Parts: sequence; structure tokens; C-alpha cells
Amino acid sequence: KAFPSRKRLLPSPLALPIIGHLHLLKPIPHKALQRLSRRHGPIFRLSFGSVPFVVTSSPETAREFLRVHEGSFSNRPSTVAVRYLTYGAEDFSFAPYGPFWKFMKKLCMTELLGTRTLEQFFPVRHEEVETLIRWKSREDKLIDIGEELTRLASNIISRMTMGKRCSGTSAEAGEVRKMVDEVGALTGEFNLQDYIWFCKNIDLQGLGKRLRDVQARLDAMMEEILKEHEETRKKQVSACGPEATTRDIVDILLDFVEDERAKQRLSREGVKAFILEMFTTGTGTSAGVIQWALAELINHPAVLQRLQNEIDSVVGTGRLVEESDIPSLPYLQAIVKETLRLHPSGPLFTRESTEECTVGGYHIPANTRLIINVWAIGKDPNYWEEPLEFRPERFMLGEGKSSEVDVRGQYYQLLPFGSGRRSCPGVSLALQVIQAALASLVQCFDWKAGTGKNCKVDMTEAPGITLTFAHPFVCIPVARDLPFLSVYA
Ligand code: HEM
Repeated sequence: KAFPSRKRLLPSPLALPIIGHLHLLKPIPHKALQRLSRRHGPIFRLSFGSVPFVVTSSPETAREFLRVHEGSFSNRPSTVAVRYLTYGAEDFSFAPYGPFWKFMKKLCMTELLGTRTLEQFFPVRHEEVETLIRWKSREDKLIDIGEELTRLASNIISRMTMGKRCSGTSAEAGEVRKMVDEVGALTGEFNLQDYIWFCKNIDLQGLGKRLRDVQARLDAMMEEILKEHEETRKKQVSACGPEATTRDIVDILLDFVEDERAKQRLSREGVKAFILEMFTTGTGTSAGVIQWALAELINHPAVLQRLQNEIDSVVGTGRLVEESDIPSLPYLQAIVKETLRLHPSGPLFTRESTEECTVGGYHIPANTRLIINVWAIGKDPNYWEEPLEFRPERFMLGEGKSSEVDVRGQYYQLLPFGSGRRSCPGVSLALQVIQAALASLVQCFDWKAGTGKNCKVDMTEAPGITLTFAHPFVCIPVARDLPFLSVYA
């Protein structure tokens, strides 16, 4: 009679020797996993090589994992690449749930990414958005909007973390961005060492060598950045004390390296790992959402027109829209939610269990890796009418009010930022950047996908684990007739 339900085996497709189910993930893993969930149900088991995974694509099961069994699933699985690049998990995203992670989480919420820091850096974000819209001279020319938006997001993160842009002026900061791209490519590559047991210690693909090389260059550069900050801090202390307004995130972190009496101290490696993490988690993600939103707006001119009307009526035609206008722009908020539903930057996120538990009647052993298919959850027909349609109105309650369903992890049918204690600490920053940049682009320009009549943006997704366009997204901004735009010409 003991635990009959715990003996139920999770459904699983037929596996191949050695590779398990890896062949089933092609070409686009989140789509392949959605198809498998239609056949095997809301929760099923896969093996990637010799590593077991549980996959869910349903809001109810996601809730069970992330809320009911949050305590069991509070770790994140690591990979060879992550271990190389994070000094053996001295970072935050991959730190096991425990005192160090708790300390970093508190620091993120109160200082690094908290309200005060976000307010302090409002002028930085506004200036970068102003730089973004200086396109008047390039009217009627196709532009690579992805490039512009990546620059915007990287410059914001760069100025917040180390006090300088990472494009244009400083060679060092520009190097950071290049290396972050390299890191993104390396961590996105499938590494046999992570999944095939007999390859564990053999670097067949040569990835280990490339990782060691990038890590050494990154470390040297981060060390430079830290030294520069330490020098400036010494000078400030010997002059009149550090000025609160000029402190960036490296400064806040260095306080915890230098303060010998602090309860929890940070290592220099911890600081370097966190800076890299800010770039890897915070730039491509936000830039990607703005691109997908703009592409949807170009393909849905009536939605674009309604958003322009909303902005014009709230902001007027005499100034650029600002972050403080966002609460009065419910349709803008609805468009961003709808974009995150259809095109979440992280279509899949992972966790790992530390204890056994029972989910959906199935026994899940400790040390099981979990994949939450955020992309599929946002398209679950039990929650979303016509799930594949771009319809921001679904997030409006009428009378110009937005629906209470938000993206911060309380509604399990919409999880672009995850949920619970390990959910994304950058959600507020990301939403401010995405909403303000999108609003400015739409306020200042009309948008065309090309020179032909009724040109549409091709929304096909590229193969791989990140959500990117299969074909380069280029478009034409045409400046609107607004008096204040002459300032930005
Ligand atoms: C559109 C933008 C973004 C999206 C869609 C996004 C999405 C996510 C998701 C799905 C997770 C995993 C959540 C979970 O396990 O429940 C995550 C974690 C994380 N994100 Fe974001 N993110 C974005 C922007 C940012 C920004 C701007 C930052 C910081 C600058 C950031 C920093 C992090 C960190 C540090 C974690 C790990 C948290 C932990 O393990 O405790 N993200 N993000």
C-alpha cells in the first residue's frame, strides 16, 4: 500500500542509445518540446545524453514546481561553460540556494537593481533613449534595428555597472561588449561534456580551450575595471568622500569586498562574475523584446496607430515620452505583455531539485533537472483565446485600464521572468527600458518593413535556444511631424 502514486513512471518518448532524446530537440528546442508535450502530456521525462530532465509546458504543473515545491526546485543546473566563466559559481544566477545566494538576492533587491538605484540611473536611461532616436537624418533608409537596440541596452547596463558606455567612447568598455557576445555564443553551444558521460573529461569540440581563452581575457579586463574603480575611490576618500550620485554598481559591490566587518563579504571574483552576469542576462533579453514588439507593430498597423494616439494624447507633441508617463499608458503596457507572451526572450528556463517530491502524481527524485517551457505556456489554448494572434487588447479591461495579469510571476500562464524566489531580479529595470524605448520609437517615427507596399516583417524564429529572428530584421523609420524632434536632428 505504500506510496502507489509515487511509483508512477513519467511518460517519455523512445530514447536512442548514448544521446537519449537529444535528437528530438531540433531545430528549435521550445517548439520541439511543445510538440512532445502534446503527445506525452503536461509533464514528461527526457534524457539529454545520460542526464535526466523533467519538462513542463502547462501553467498548472509550472505552479506545482515553482510554488508548491519551490523549496525543492530552488537551484539552477550548471554547465562546463558556466563553471569556467563564473569562477566556479561565484556568481548569483548559478549559485546554489544558500547564504551566498540569499545575500546577493537581498543586495540586488535593495541596492543593485532596487528602486533607489533605478531612480538614480533614470537620466542615464533617458539619455540613451535620446541617442537612440537621433535618426532623423537617416530617414527612409533601411536600418538594422537590432544593432541599435543592442547598443542601447548594453550602454545602459554598462553605464549602470561601471560608469561608462560600451560603444563609441571607451575601447575597454567596447571590448567588454565584444567579449559578452563571445560568451553568449560559447554558452549557447551544445557541449558534449555536459551530457555524454564518457566525454565528461574529453574536450572533443575544443570548447574548453576557447572558454579558457575567453575567461583569461575577460578576467584581465574585469581586473582593469576594478583597479580603475579602486583608484578613483581612494582619490575620492582622500578628497571629500565618495559622492552618492557617482557611485555605480561596481562601487556598491566593492564596498562588500573592502569592508572587513561586513557579515557577508564578496570576493573580487564574485564582483567580476556579477558584472559579466549583468551583461549576459540584461542586454540581449531587453533588446530582443523591443525588436519583437516593433516587428509586431509594423505587421499590425492598427495597433501601432492606437499606441501613437495613446502617447500623443498623454504626452502631447511638445516633448519626448518619459518613464514617468508609463503608468498612464495602459495600451503600451498591454503591448509589452503581449510581446512577452508570444516572444519571451528566455523561451525555456531551468531549475534543479535538491529533494524528492511528487508532482502531478509522479515521483520526482532529488537532483532532477527541470525545464519550464515559458514559450509554450504563453500559448496554452486553455488560457489564451486564439493564442497565436498578436492581440494586446486581451490585456485591457476596457475604459483604458490594463488587466491585472502581469509578468512578474504571479500568473502561471505568463512566466517570461520566471516565478518565485529565483525569478528574474532585473524585471523592473527590463520593463522600464523596454517600455520607454518602445514608446519613444513609436512616438517619434512611423515604421515600414521595406520599400514595397504592405511589406511585412518575417517573424520566423532562428534555430537555437534563444529567441532571435531567422532573417535580419531591418526596417525604415520615418520621422513624424513633431516640433520637438528638431532638437534630436
Ligand atoms: C526582457 C528581459 C529579461 C527577461 C525576459 C528575463 C528572464 C529571466 C528568466 C526567465 C529568469 C529565470 C527565472 C526563474 O528561474 O524563475 C531570469 C533570471 C535572472 N535574470 Fe533575467 N530577464 C530579463 C532581464 C534581466 C535583466 C535586465 C537583468 C539584470 C540586469 C537580469 C538578471 C537576471 C538574473 C541575475 C537572474 C538569475 C536570478 C537567480 O538565479 O536568482 N535579467 N531572467
